[in-house]
Amino acid sequence: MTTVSALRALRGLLPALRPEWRGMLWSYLVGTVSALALAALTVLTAWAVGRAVVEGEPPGAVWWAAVIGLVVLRTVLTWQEMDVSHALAYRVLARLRMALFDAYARSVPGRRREHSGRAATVAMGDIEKLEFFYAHTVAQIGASVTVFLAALATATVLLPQAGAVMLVGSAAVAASAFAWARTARRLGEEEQRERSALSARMVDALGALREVLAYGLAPRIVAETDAATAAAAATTRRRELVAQLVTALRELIVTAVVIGVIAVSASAAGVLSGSGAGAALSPALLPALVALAVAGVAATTEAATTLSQLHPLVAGADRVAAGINRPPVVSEPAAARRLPVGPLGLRFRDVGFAYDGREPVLASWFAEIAPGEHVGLAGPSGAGKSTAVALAARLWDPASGAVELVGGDGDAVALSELDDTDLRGAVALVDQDATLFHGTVRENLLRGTGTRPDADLAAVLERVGADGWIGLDDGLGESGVRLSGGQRARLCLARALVRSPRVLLVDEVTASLDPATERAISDVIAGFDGTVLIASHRAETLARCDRVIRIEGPGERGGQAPVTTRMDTAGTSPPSR
Ligand SMILES: Nc1ncnc2c1ncn2[C@@H]1O[C@H](COP(=O)(O)OP(=O)(O)OP(=O)(O)O)[C@@H](O)[C@H]1O
Repeated sequence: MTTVSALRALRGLLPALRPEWRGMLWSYLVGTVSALALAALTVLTAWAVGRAVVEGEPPGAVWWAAVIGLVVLRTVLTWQEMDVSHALAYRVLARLRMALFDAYARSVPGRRREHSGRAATVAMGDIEKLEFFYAHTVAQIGASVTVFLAALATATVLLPQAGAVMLVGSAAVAASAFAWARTARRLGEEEQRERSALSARMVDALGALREVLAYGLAPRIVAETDAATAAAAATTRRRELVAQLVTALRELIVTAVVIGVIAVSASAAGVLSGSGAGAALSPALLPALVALAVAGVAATTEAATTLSQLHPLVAGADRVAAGINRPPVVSEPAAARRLPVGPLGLRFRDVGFAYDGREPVLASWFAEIAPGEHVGLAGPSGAGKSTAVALAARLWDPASGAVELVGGDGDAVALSELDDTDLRGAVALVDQDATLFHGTVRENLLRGTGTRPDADLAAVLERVGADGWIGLDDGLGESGVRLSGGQRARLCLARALVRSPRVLLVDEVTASLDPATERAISDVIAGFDGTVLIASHRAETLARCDRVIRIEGPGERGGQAPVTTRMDTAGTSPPSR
């Protein structure tokens, strides 16, 4: 992979970081001025030495003032540089994390619960490496390039031939850095493979120690391990040797540049030709010119080495860019409509839906839940109950038809026409998995609701029967792992109720609960003063509803595209809540 393609991959993330352009520019400016100050100090010192030796003149007050000024500037900027780049790193990290989270939240994998903890860990690791790149490395490369150009321009003004020597030297240094990078990568990978194989062999042998001893394999394993160690050490030596050769080559090039600058200066002054004509450069300036050339070549070395080491970042940048650019499955309306006031009903109007590339789950499906009605959703496994609930929570949009919220006066608004905040304020979902967040009970209850007095939160805990075993300040551990399924379900229900929704969607939350907990949870749902749609297999849960809508299972559809007509919604149970 070339450096160009590496840069292209890294450039792909810039749109997500556009709001940070001022910080990046500032970080570049601070780094560049600091690097230029250092180069200027070196050149000024060399100039003063040249002048003192050749012309016998010590540096004057202006020189001292300039040097002291540069030292102070450099000190301040070094301290600033740390501050600026750390603050930028923090913001870059946050931006990339948020962009990735946002993309996942709006795209298919998040809604399918497809992203595993492992994928999330890889993505977060990638983002941390990229954070360093954007916050530190970009500015460093920019500063090196600027120092090189400034040194080249100054050297060319002083003596064009010296500028040419510096240009050739820099090109040679950059070429050697790129050539070495490929070899280094290959040897590094080889070394890594050999060391991993060695570790795996040791772990295997230790894991099977009884067999190793019983079969008398110990001497063989020691011999094999010795051979593998020697092979890994030989690769390490080869890599170190190449590194030393490259360093030696770089020093040789720098020496050649120094000699070249002296030679062209002497030639310009006519020393080499013996003509003594055209003293183009005062000998007092020679040390300054040499210092300039060395500073320029050093800056090239730094930039080329960093650029040639970008490859490990590229795969990460590609992964993060692919994550950030996932297409959303729901989009915000251009002009959002307002929600009807008062109690809300729910209508699935001729809804068609299929998970991508699969058989339709719902086709022209109609169901209506009146404001304040409690309706159960029944049907065999795979019929589409969870899908219907997910559509009502707008985790997906239907492919055809619409899911609507209907006001008491019949005024209907499709979920896709609503502002997301309005929708989330009106409709709450208690999901099958009953997932809680890391943090305290209070933090979980307040997710997405702003602030509420503790007394209100405590009242909701009491309502779901959780007040006896948990308090608002208690921590839940990661995803509420310290709780039983029933306890998690109660807290998830409490979290939904705290939002005071007008429509409560419940997906199979009682599925794996004991009868007593199921009853307790069903009691709370039955007492909810609003519209309820609850998907469940449990007869007792469904019996508490005003009405039950049944969705046919795939086996009941006779291989046809599943169509549920208005008639299907008529199957009811007597209200018993
Ligand atoms: N994220 C998804 N991606 C692809 N197919 C899915 C997805 N979720 C569900 N399905 C498929 O859609 C169909 C309906 O699934 P759904 O979960 O809605 O049924 P259900 O009635 O709730 O089933 P259960 O009672 O077992 O929870 C099934 O065939 C299922 O395999």
